[in-house]
Formats: sequence, C-alpha cells, structure tokens
Amino acid sequence: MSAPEPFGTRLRRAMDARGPLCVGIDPHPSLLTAWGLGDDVAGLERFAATAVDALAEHVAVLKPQSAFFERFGSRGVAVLERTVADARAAGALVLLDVKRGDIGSTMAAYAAAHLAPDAPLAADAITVSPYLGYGSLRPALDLARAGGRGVFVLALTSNPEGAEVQTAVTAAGPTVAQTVLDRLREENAAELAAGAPLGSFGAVVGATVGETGADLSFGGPLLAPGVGAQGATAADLPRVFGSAVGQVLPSVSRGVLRHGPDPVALRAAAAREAAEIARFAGSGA
Ligand SMILES: O=C(O)c1cc(=O)[nH]c(=O)n1[C@@H]1O[C@H](COP(=O)(O)O)[C@@H](O)[C@H]1O
Repeated sequence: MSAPEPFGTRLRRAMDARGPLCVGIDPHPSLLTAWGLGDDVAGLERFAATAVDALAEHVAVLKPQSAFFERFGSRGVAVLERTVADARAAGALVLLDVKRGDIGSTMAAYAAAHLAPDAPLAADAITVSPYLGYGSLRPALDLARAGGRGVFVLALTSNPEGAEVQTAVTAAGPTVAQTVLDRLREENAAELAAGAPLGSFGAVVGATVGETGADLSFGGPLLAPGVGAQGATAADLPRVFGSAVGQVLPSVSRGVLRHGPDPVALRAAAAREAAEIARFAGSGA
C-alpha cells in the first residue's frame, strides 16, 4: 500500500484552490439563540449542519470546537462525529479543535481517538497543547505522520493570558514559544526534504499577538485565530507573520457565524473574510 498523502500537501492544495480561510464551527449558546434555535441537542445539530452545508464546499478548512459539542454529553459528541464526517465528505479539510495535551501514554489514547484512520472522531488534523513538554506529543505526531494527518501545536495563543507562559525564556535561551516552533521545524524537515510544499505539523499563533519577534520559518502551517470577534483583522496578518504570511491559515468563528442562519449570508461573510485575507496576505481564491 502506498503512503498516504501528507496533510501539509493536502492543506497547501486546499489553501491554493479555495483561499487560506478556516471557519470555526463554535456553537455558542448565544449563537444558537440568535439563529432561533434551542440551546439543546436539536439546536446544536441544526446549527452544525447549516454551517457545514453552507461552507464545506467553499472554504479550505472547517474547525469544529469540540467543547461546544461535548457540553451536551454523548448526544453532542454524536453530533460532532456527524459534523466531522459530513464536512469531510463535502470537501473541506477538518481541523478538530480539541487542544489535547497529557503524559505520553495518555496522549497515545487521545491520538487514537482523533488521528487513527478508523476512529469515529478522526479528523484531518487536531489542535494540541505542548505544556506537558513537546516530547509528550510524540504519539500524536507519529500517528498523524503515519496516516497523512496533521497536528497544530499551540505556540503564541490569541488570548492575552498566553504570553505569561509562552514568551517566558527557557533555561536554554529561546522563549517557550520559539522552542515549540524549533521542534516543529525538525518535525517538518523530512517531508519538506521530500519535496512537500508545506509541512504537516503546524503552530497556532494568534492574529492578535502583534509583532512576535519569533522565527516562524519552520515550514508548517500557521493557524491564526483571533480575526473577527477577538479584534484582529486581516490587515494585522503581514505585521504578525511577516515573510511567513503565505503559510498562514487565518481562522474566524463568530465573525462568520454571527451572519447565520441564512446559508447565503454565511457564505457571503466567509467570502468577505477570504477577500480581505487575499488583499492583505497576498493569496486566496
Ligand atoms: O486553537 C485554536 O483554535 C485557538 C487558539 C487560540 O490561540 N485562540 C483561539 O481563539 N482559538 C480558538 O479559535 C476560535 C476563535 O473563535 P472566534 O473568536 O469566535 O473567531 C475558538 O474556537 C478558540 O477556541
């Protein structure tokens, strides 16, 4: 059997074809209400299905946020399973935002839950947290590589509290965030050496963080949340990401979702975001 195509290669193709926009599916209680839906499993199901139907054929990546589904228990998780499957079937790459992080032996179970090919909740990629040490992520990194899936590691998050940990200087010299980015460079090296246009191992760097002073040239994608509701705009991207702007996958949740439930309005909102990103980040469909 031939090796699966790496996630980074699939992501680059999707970003080039559709523009580098990720739309988050975050069914906040207030959004369910604003869409005229109940804050219940039926409302959740309708919300997620509407977002997938409106957007999955148009944007490169959809990013369901697991917590908003998990709060409804097993029935909410069942909706998440269908959401991931339907979005993938409709042609979007699915980045499942679960921000997992644990000791290596438990990380292996999280990896099996989201990156094993036959797992009910498998996605194209997941978000993970490196604060138990980058090495603790090894099971997820290895399973992702074996299956052509991706991992996005938190580096400089969009929230103001993140800097306290992430810009702290390690005993070795670089900041915590730079250490993560340097490890990701090593992670992507083999794929890039084999000719991949983009590595499968990404970092999360918020569009809100301003000039980072970090070396972002690690060869993988940069998920950039914070555009929209958190105050960043597409115009911030060149300042934050500099010459790495071509690797950036800006992510917008509420800034698009607040235009629902009309699918035409949702699509138009995503198209406006994509156009702004193309204007400032120099690419897009
Ligand atoms: O990993 C993430 O997606 C993430 C990382 C980060 O640094 N900041 C951040 O906001 N996110 C997620 O991105 C989404 C942002 O949502 P909006 O602020 O509504 O666009 C939420 O689902 C957050 O959990």
